[in-house]
Amino acid sequence: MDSGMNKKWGRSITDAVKAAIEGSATIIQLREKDADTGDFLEAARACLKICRLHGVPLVVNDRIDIALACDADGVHEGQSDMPAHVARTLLGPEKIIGVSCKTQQHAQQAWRDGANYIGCGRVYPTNTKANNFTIALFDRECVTTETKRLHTVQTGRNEQ
Ligand SMILES: Cc1ncc(COP(=O)(O)OP(=O)(O)O)c(N)n1
Ligand SMILES: Cc1ncsc1CCOP(=O)(O)O
Repeated sequence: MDSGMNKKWGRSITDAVKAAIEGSATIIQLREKDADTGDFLEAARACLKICRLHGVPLVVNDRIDIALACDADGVHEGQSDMPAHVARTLLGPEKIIGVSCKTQQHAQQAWRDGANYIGCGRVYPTNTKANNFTIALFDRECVTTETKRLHTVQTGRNEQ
């Protein structure tokens, strides 16, 4: 979920979260790429309120400080973000930690570091992140079957 993207579509981030939950989402990630810290925190608090009402966990992309500030359920970190073992130390044993992985080595390291899930992709193009190469479905299977643990897969968006 991203406030800027949803604004373009004429809806608020909270409406988007409600719609996702009505559509059976079982976990929500708040991924604000351009928001100021104060706006990000405000969005996180608003989304968390809805998520808590429905018993759906909310993870914050990249920003451990935001996750700690609003007591979100966890974070999602990329390969060049906060290492998962440091995130685990900061967040404690109960929070959810997801890690973006494109190779078996990434995945094995993520599990060693205490990740709860890996995000393996992207499989289709997206324009929400530059310099992020696409991996084939076959590669994704290699990463995820090797590690036999919980993973997500990304479909990609291509918004104009
Ligand atoms: C579930 C999930 N998987 C992968 C990503 C991508 O994370 P990252 O590579 O760190 O890129 P940004 O999202 O930070 O642009 C993700 N966010 N969620
Ligand atoms: C950068 C990235 N890589 C895999 S998922 C993801 C986050 C957002 O993907 P999308 O733009 O498809 O919502």
